[in-house]
Amino acid sequence: MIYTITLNPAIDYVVKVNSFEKGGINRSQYDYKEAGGKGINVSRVLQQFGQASTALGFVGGFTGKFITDSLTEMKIPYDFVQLQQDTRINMKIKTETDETEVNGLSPTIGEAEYQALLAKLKHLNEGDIVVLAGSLPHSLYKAVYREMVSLLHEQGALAVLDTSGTPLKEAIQASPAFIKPNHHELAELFEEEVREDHDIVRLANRLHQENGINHVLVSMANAGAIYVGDGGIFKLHAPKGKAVHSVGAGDSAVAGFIYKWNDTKDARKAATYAIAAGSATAFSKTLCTQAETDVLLEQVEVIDLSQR
Ligand SMILES: Nc1ncnc2c1ncn2[C@@H]1O[C@H](COP(=O)(O)OP(=O)(O)OP(=O)(O)O)[C@@H](O)[C@H]1O
Ligand SMILES: O=P(O)(O)OC[C@@]1(O)O[C@H](CO)[C@@H](O)[C@@H]1O
Repeated sequence: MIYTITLNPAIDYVVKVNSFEKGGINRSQYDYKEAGGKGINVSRVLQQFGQASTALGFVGGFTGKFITDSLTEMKIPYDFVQLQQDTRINMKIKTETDETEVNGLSPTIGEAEYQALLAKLKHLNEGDIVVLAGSLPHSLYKAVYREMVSLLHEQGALAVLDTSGTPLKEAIQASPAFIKPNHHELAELFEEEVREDHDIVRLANRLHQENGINHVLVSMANAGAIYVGDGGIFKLHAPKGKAVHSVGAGDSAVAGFIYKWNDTKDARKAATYAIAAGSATAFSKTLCTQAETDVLLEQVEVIDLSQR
């Protein structure tokens, strides 16, 4: 069974304006609200691929109800811990040329609520895949992902991680099976500048060799991604197209990787599907469908870097 954990979900309030005037009154051309947060997005894309998953994490208040209602409508199972405070709202302001994000403050998670989530994880076991994704609510300590990855591994479940900053630095000590930092997050992790592909390969290889992470997929937006792991070392060029809405492209890549990996246990196929899914999301108004992903699959160019 696949589970996603979103400790800090959000309603994504997407607003399209003609041009954004700082300090002025901006009126939207169109806007819409979606159940968001990285783990929830992974569940949504997996659902598009016909792959069931259960969404876990914390939700609260009227915003939390919006999220559970949306998931019910999408037929995505969930088992959240309920909070007193409201789930945050993240605003994504789009113009023709750029995207500005204002992500809301997280609600407070108490110790009892955190323990209630851990109790749910204790039921997971051998063969389960668990995706831990997104930022941490401010009230949780920075090592919670590390603690969760260790717990999951003790139970024989496979942990997938997509986060950044100190939570990532902590959690890689527990050797998650798959991580998907983007190149900025990789640079921040090692406190190094990442300019060339060989910088990425070297740092991703350290994560693979020294931290025992089986699969490291470093995404680079329109430049695609570099994969280093059990399946070798290769660069994946992203399909070309017009970026319409790139929020969730990274989550779609995570979902694409897990979906194909689960089916084939072939890292190259999984990474290729990941890039097609990420690009399909970037090219559409919301998260990708399977048909949109499949159309792009042949356009992902894979170049072997292991001999260089
Ligand atoms: N402009 C784009 N054109 C083509 N593909 C894109 C574009 N932006 C993103 N992608 C695809 O999505 C994948 C993930 O994108 P990115 O590296 O931006 O992830 P991310 O930083 O985690 O994104 P986010 O936080 O917005 O979800 C890329 O590897 C690529 O395949
Ligand atoms: O603040 P975080 O947890 O880092 O990211 C949250 C978020 O930006 O990530 C998703 C896109 O990846 C959105 O649905 C959501 O609003």
